[in-house]
Amino acid sequence: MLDNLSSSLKDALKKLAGKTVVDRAAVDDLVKDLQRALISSDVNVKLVMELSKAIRTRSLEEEPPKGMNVREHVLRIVYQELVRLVWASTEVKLEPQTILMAGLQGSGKTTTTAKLARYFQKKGMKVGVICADTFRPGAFDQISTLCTKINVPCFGNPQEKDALKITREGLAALKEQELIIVDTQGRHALEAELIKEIIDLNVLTKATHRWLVIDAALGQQASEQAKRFHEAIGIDGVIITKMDGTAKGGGAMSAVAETKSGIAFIGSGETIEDLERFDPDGFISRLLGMGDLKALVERANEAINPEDVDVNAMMKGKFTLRDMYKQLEALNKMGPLKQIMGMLPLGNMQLPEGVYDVTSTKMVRYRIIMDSMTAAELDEPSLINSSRMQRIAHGAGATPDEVRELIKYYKMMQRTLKGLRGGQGGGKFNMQRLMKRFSGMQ
Ligand SMILES: Nc1nc2c(ncn2[C@@H]2O[C@H](COP(=O)(O)OP(=O)(O)OP(=O)(O)O)[C@@H](O)[C@H]2O)c(=O)[nH]1
Repeated sequence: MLDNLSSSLKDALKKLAGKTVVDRAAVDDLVKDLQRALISSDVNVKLVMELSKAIRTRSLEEEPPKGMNVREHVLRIVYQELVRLVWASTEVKLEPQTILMAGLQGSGKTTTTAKLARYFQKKGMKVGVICADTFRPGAFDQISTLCTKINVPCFGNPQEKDALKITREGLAALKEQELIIVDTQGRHALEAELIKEIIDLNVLTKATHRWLVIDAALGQQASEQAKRFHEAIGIDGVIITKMDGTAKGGGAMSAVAETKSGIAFIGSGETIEDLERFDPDGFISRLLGMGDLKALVERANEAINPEDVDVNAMMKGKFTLRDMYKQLEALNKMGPLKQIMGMLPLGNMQLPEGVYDVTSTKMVRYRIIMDSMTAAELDEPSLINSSRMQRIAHGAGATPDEVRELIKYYKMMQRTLKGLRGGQGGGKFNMQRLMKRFSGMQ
């Protein structure tokens, strides 16, 4: 699958290895390689352009998370953007529902219907299947044989040509079942009649989900199919079949983007058990031919733990030296302070230059000095008069000037926060959102 993608991406990433800053030329090269690989893997051109724009902008504008080199930074962005593309909220709930299956003939729709029945049955649900495929001779036999094997009731009538009639009767016959899956007719192409029928079936069944079954081997036509079905009934999930084969899968990715849905399941073989819930991490890692991507992303997230920052304390006015240290520590993990402050809605408010001046070496010094303070001093820094300052400096092996500097910094931060609280900057300050944005995981 997407073989080209994996090898050309690796080559492109090699160009970034050893670099200390993300340079435009290297990112452009990478994006070009990526575009070529995606397009030759049948991913829709428009989609490729959107994807590459996002990767280019983020790679150049976002600061690499602490401890992550340039190559990892860019790779993480490529990964996140690809995951974002295929992984929308295709939640699969174990509650009463009706699922309408859409897809062209040969996509694997009938087989997948049975696989889904099995999947939900194994989860403890009472499942029933309706065969509304009145077009393909043998469709009913095929699905009812599969259903018999797993002991799932299957309603259909090979003599009846009216799919709506069958479905209406089926819904009544299977009313004891909690979950009903309706297999619809496929045909070879998107005919107006097929579309009309599925619209009517959607209305009749009041389907909870409308899942589109797409063969992993399908190329550029996947986009078109997805678009038509989506316009007709609003596809809210895609199932890619035959992922066990050698297919590229790029077409299916385009289908997902077209329906703005996500991949719900993956078919990975011919037996009824061969259906897997889609795992975006595994999928993209396989797609790119690199195994450690999830770990990479997790590493970045670990560095940024919103819990570390007590937004409430910060905004409510209680801001002690301890709080300051915690904030600094958390912010420092996120990248240069200046950049973070630049993202705050400060409006025209000028921040003192010194706010940005806390390096990690200084933080270590601050920590040592703070360790020499009493609990009362940490909570109430205004207690620190000059004799206390002498004592603290002595205990920390620092000069009184260093202690003074720390207190000065604390006061400056406190004033800055008061300014923020006063709303001088306008707009809402949301640290969590800011952090999320910074970690690129919106
Ligand atoms: N290897 C493999 N084969 C699959 C998978 N899913 C379906 N198939 C095979 O694909 C072929 C077509 O599947 P069907 O379910 O009959 O096709 P369909 O889309 O329902 O066709 P219509 O009922 O005419 O719409 C069958 O031979 C299936 O066994 C899969 O995940 N892996």
